[in-house]
Amino acid sequence: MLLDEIKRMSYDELKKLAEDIRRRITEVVLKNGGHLASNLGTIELTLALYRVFDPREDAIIWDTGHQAYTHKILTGRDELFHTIRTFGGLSGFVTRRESPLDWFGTGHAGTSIAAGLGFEKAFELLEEKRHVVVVIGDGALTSGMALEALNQLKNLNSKMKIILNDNGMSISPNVGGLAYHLSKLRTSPIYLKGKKVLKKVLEKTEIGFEVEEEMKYLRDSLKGMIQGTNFFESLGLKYFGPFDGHNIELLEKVFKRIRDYDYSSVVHVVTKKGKGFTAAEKDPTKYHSASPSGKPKMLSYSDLLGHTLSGIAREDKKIVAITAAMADGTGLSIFQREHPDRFFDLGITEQTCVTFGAALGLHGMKPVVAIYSTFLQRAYDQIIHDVALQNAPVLFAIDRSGVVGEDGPTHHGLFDINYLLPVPNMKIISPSSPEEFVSSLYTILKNLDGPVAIRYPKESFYGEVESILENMKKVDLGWKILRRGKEAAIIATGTILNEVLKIPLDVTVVNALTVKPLDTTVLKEIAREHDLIITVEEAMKIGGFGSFVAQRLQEMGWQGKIVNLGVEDIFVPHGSRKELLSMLGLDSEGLTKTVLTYIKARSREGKV
Ligand SMILES: Cc1ncc(C[n+]2csc(CCOP(=O)(O)OP(=O)(O)O)c2C)c(N)n1
Ligand SMILES: CC(=O)[C@@H](O)[C@H](O)COP(=O)(O)O
Ligand SMILES: [Mg+2]
Repeated sequence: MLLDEIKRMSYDELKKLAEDIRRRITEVVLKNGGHLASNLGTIELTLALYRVFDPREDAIIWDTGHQAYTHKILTGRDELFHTIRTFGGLSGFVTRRESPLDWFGTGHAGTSIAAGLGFEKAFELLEEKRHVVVVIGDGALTSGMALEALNQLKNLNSKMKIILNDNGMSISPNVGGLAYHLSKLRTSPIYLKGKKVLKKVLEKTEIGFEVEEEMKYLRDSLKGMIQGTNFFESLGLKYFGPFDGHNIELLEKVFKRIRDYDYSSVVHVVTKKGKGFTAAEKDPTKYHSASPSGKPKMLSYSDLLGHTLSGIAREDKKIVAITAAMADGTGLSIFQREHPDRFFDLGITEQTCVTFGAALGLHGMKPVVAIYSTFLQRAYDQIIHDVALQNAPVLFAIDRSGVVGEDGPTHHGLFDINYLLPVPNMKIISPSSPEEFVSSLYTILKNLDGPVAIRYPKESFYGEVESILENMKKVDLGWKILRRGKEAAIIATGTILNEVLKIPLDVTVVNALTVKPLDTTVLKEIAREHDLIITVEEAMKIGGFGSFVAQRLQEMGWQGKIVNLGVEDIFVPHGSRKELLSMLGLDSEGLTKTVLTYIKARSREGKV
């Protein structure tokens, strides 16, 4: 395993290996897509870390897990690396399903320190001698979870080693007071002087920090003169750095030095996002989550959100837009450019974003909180307690609903219908086309008088923003019968409707633009005309739209058969959206087969 080999390598060999890995990651990611810039920044850091710590013995936790490609390559997945993010291939994130050396599965930001604390306590109670090391980015550190756990380290007598991988970037430039604090540490002339001192130290000695006097000089000067109060030290942790995160030799010495300290230490490592690939260094946001090269640039629902809100906000000065560190992904950067004073990036703080939105809404503004479906899971209590209970007018723009594709199970937006349905006051809108999406936004924002969620997928399409927006109009937020047939009625919600419309059978098709409230007028009409009703949704089946419809039909005393199609009780793996919809039987072919089976069974019973 490369893990053993790197321990025997000279620094020249290690440097060459780093370059080989860099080339390999770049080639594969440009083909498969993936988190290019973040991974190019962590190569040297990973090599140095694994010279000192060993994931076969020590719990090493990669926060968010999007920057751990070198970890994968070193831990036995070298040969499969070319399959990363493809259906059946390696995951783009850290996952226990893939390797026992992936200590803690990640995908969502900010979990690493809490998980590290848990492992540490387990080791202590089981009397196992292992180190716990966490690698966390400056962006992930802004999340509430990370900060909550950081606040517990001293309390739990932790010895955890936290490697703070600071590149000044979240997906966009990092924001907030902590980002400012880190930038002060990074850019201080004393830090630069400190770097020179370190270089001298390294020239003098094999073990580097053995020379306490210089070390003390460095530490004191950093602590007293630059930082004022050091944030980490004020929480009772020891802070070291900042260090050049691309200098393997230096990092190895630092890691050796802190390895056996019996207190928790933060090693501040400065890296360059996109390191070594000029395009990614210049535009790390674009290359944070790169699409495969050669893929034509199409329009997305996120782009439409940005353009639609921007347009409406020109007239309606009450509209404000909020993102949790996803300005680009959600399309809000388009809004930000035109209305910077009404745009808020609060870092990776989904909970804060929702509560911030609630208060804005309660005082007469029209907040649009744009968060990916999977990340909004973080803010469930805030949705209930701060928004819905107070009937606060907040529009949740829930991006990446349904199957997202290559990011896989940590990122699929398959739970939103299910977690929002039981919340009183909440309306849920699930458009089936770009045109319906923009018109729904327009209609909702005209009269936002309580919580509304609009969910839409990670789908691209050909089209012109201008022509879609030209046709934006007030719409009826209800259901529409699109087609009439005899054998069954299919009620579909969201863009999965487009698969349903391809079913070549004699069926009624209903477009359920609203998930909640149900359109009982149309439902009653369908129930009168049909004995077999099938619901289709790109969401978890248990507790979803279909169950909601079934419950209402039962309450109405309807005697027919209802079938709910959606995602069964599994975590959906990664792969292209097309492959996954086919695997789930939710593409037109799968749906046709299933619908036909039920029609035949019903006619055997002599019912249709
Ligand atoms: C809870 C949550 N919110 C948002 C995201 C989306 N996201 C993934 S990586 C990232 C930026 C992380 O920045 P940092 O930790 O500094 O890592 P870098 O990519 O800069 O190395 C964000 C916002 C996420 N994964 N989890
Ligand atoms: C690691 C992470 O959570 C994000 O980078 C996410 O992968 C972005 O997804 P999109 O590429 O769909 O914006
Ligand atoms: Mg960062």
